[in-house]
Amino acid sequence: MLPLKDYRRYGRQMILEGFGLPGQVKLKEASVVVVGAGGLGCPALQYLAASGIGRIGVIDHDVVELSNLHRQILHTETTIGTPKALSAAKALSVINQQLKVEAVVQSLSPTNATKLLATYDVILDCTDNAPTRYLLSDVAVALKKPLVSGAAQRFEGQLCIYNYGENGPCYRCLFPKPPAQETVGTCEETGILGTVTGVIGNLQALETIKIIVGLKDQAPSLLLFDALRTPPFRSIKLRKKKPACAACGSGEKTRGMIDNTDYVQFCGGPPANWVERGLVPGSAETRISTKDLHRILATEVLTLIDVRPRTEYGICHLPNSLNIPLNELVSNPKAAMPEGAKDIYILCRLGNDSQIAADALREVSTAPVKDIIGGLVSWARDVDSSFPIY
Ligand SMILES: Nc1ncnc2c1ncn2[C@@H]1O[C@H](COP(=O)(O)OP(=O)(O)OP(=O)(O)O)[C@@H](O)[C@H]1O
Repeated sequence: MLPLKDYRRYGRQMILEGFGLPGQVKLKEASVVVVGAGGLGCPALQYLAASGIGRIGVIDHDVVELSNLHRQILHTETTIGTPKALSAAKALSVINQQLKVEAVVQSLSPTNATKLLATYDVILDCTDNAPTRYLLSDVAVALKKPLVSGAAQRFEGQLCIYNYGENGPCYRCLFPKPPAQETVGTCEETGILGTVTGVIGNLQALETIKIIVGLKDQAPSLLLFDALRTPPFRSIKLRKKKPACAACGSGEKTRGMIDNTDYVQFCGGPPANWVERGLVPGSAETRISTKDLHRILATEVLTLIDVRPRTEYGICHLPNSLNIPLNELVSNPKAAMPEGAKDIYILCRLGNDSQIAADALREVSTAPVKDIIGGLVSWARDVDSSFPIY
């Protein structure tokens, strides 16, 4: 049934009750696809490859960056600048030469998703944005495949298996409407402890293996992880799928829904870092670039407020800037107003929070308030490349 050396290689898991030779053969014959070769995708892929799964697809459009390496453990200093799908595929074939790896350097979209995912048995959502989560869920429903979904931010993570078994709910059953834009953020904005993505990505691999081998029960649940709590895990029982769900309640119509949905718009419009990407031009009266700020700082006295959290300000900040974290400023803008401020300039990391802060201060300030486009990341890119923003 298996080559002799596989008995030695996988023997420690094959002797497990309920696993056995049939379990290992099922893994060998199985195929899984991991969308996102980032913080969650890397540990998930690493364990899946080692477990003896026969075929693994890796889909990611992005390239490896230095700031990925603390958590995206398949990538290395030598693969910086390489597409993540290729970097991951190379690392996986070193882990297991028997594995068939298929790397796709593309962004998953409504036009390519069904085709790219159709030939795999299990789909893993290791991405970091709401539009892709809804898209993956809808495609999993249309293709009738289980979706092992992970999420992680700061010290916390979540794990849920959608569309599994007879009546398992899909992502839309739980979240018919996307969360408000301002309540979600990427790891780039909120921070992430590398080992937290390790925990969740590893659990995604574990649940995938259980599904393939036939060890997974059918009771739907949502696992919540908070590294700073004791105990760190909590599990919430979920209801079965909703008959009124727009995706899994609509049977064969889900395919049509994928073609006709603008997932980005459904999730509230442009991506969170839209200012950075220059998608929304600012008005010259209320917003200035970092280059202009640099020029003004050389000749004028102004009030520069940095609204990042204290920890981030403590890592690096511009000289003479005041730190008033966004939540403090927004909860009481009057109290936050520096005395005698004439011209107020607001700065944050990427240029999003500074706009919220500037709006709040304008309500109480007689002095002009401007926010700085692109924040300190733009400062490091366009003004001072030695500024240590990460
Ligand atoms: N639609 C998509 N198609 C393919 N890959 C996607 C899609 N959406 C997100 N991803 C990938 O999912 C991965 C998520 O990884 P992670 O959450 O660690 O964030 P990151 O983008 O690598 O890092 P950071 O937020 O720090 O810049 C990324 O590599 C990203 O390119």
